Amino acid sequence: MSRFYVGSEIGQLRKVLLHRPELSLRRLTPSNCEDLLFDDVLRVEEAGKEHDIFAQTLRENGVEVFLLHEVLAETLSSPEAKNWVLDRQISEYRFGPTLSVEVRSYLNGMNNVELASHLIGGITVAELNSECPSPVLQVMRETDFIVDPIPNHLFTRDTSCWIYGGVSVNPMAKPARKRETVHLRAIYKFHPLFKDADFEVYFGDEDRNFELSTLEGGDVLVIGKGAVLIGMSERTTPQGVELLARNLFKTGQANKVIALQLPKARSCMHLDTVMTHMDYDCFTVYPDIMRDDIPAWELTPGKAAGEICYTRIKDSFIKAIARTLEVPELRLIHTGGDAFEAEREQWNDANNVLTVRPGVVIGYERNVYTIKKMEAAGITVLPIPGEDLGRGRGGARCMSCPLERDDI
Ligand SMILES: NC(=O)NCCC[C@H](N)C(=O)O
Repeated sequence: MSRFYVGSEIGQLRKVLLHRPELSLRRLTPSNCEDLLFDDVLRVEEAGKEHDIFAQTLRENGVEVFLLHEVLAETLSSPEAKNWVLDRQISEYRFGPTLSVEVRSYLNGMNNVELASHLIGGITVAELNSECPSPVLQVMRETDFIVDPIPNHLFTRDTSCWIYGGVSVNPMAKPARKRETVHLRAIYKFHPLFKDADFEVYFGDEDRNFELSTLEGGDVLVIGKGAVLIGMSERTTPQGVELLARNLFKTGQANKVIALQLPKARSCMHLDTVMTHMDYDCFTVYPDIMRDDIPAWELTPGKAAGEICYTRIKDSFIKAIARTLEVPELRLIHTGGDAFEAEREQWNDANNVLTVRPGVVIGYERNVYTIKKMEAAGITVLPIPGEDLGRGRGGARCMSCPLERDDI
């Protein structure tokens, strides 16, 4: 049986889930890209080639790569899984009773590969090509989306995140990303790889409105030694952190959460856009945001079942991480160049590198100033192109969901 376990941020990476750019990205236009959380439209062929280089770099470094579109299509080959997904994605409350029947029957007519493509890539009025009398349809144009594309599936890091022996299937903060979670819930419930595997599901696997309890995997760093570092950012709320922590402690999978207060801004939408772990004692940070004095708390299990103890960190979160990792102090590699270069490179995900084993990271080659500093500190950087991939504001860490990684 397959093993799913993520013991750290930097131990040897063994299995990872990626998503190759596809139909949903072809449907990004200047008029819809902002709502879909992209800053620009991109050349999808080029982005695909860049992504292939990313996947190949991982394979060359001993990592087994799973692709979301394939895994979702395989999941949908179970009639039970297909119904489960369609019940949630094609509800009467989204489409109205008449159109929901029509859309569901259209999707039911597809094979599993096409179905996965359209669940992710969306459906236009022209594609549905229906005479259905639904009032919803009457007021739409041929190019309007009946089912919206969900291009941010590219960032597999955020929708679900593995933490030691379990996974959180995350209630996403932004409407444009909420439907992604249904796909991940289905995959972990029904796909043969996961169905009989032994792991915990900590949070998010419920049909409910999570209201203010949102959490995204880009904010979660499994720093090792039973600890988890979580950013309370534009996307992750204290409520989400508490609910996750309660189950991490209840299941005995983690014994400490360090929670950091981050600004609520797109440039640092997740913790991993301003800080990632590269070696035992070494992190890359964007110093403008990751200042020593940002408010931070330690959450630990209380004595009573379900109780959480909160301690405000008095010195600094940097020192708290060093204590947790049992190293004398952290080496911090700042985003490179002068203030202008650093801000430009942070925006282009210079800090968002993916560590494949201690001291070896994958990052966008364009971030030359930061790479130079990392290399001077003894980090090996495996460069990948990101001229098009980077336009959704995510780097190698954002575009990968580790399924298996060694402890440190
Ligand atoms: N962990 C990350 O920072 N993920 C990048 C997500 C980018 C995506 N366009 C978003 O806005 O959600």
